[in-house]
Amino acid sequence: MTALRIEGLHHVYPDGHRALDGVDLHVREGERVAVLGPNGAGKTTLMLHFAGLLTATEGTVHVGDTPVAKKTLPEIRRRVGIVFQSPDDQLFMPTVADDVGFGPANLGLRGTDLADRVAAALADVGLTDLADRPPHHLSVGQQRRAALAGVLAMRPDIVVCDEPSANLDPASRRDLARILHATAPTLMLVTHDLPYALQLCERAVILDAGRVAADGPTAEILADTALLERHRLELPFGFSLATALEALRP
Ligand SMILES: Nc1ncnc2c1ncn2[C@@H]1O[C@H](COP(=O)(O)OP(=O)(O)OP(=O)(O)O)[C@@H](O)[C@H]1O
Repeated sequence: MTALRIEGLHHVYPDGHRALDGVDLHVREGERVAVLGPNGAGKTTLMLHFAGLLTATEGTVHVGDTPVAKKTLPEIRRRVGIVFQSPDDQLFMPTVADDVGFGPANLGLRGTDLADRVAAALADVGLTDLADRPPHHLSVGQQRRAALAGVLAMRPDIVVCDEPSANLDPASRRDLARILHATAPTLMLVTHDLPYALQLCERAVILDAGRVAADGPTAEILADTALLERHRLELPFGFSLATALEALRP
């Protein structure tokens, strides 16, 4: 079953800048796909289209069988949850529990239904004990998990993460990867962190100048040094793909 189907997507910003120049992308339910590319490639613009936060200049986006359009936006925004890089874009209620419950409450959940939904999402991300804390008192890693809980509480079909590993220490990176593995039904990961893409996603897409420049198994894409160089992507100094793949083996 298709989770996400993007066909001939173009996006031109009001100032005339063409950020997407004919993107085709099909993602099956349950896939985990990393969206890689240099600065300005169009990754964020594409990600915003997944949830109907931008309107296509040309082309179509479908979530499952539902086209992203004005009248389907409430359904699309329930089905596609974005975890933004900056928690300030997402966490604004007095407590973590209020924040996680904000979306489901907007869907009409009340009472124990709402409380159960919030409790389950907090348990999924390991933040049950911090439910009553103000979000701005949490560490960056905890804030990112709180933002993910808010997305999971909507029971989305697709979780989209924008640079989820940014500013996380190694233990928090691992925790978040484990949680995303366990909870995201279909995952779209926008990142510059190539090892994280390898760890989390079996498939990777390189976007450059608003076009899909490569699409394939993450391990194969990261092994193609000429391809990476062409698109200004680099593995960290000293990173061994062979060792990383060995460590990822079940
Ligand atoms: N609101 C806007 N108005 C005009 N141009 C924009 C706007 N937002 C982004 N752009 C331009 O569109 C292009 C794609 O930007 P986008 O943020 O999607 O790239 P990106 O791949 O996410 O980059 P980064 O890795 O730096 O976050 C860039 O050239 C950018 O300058």
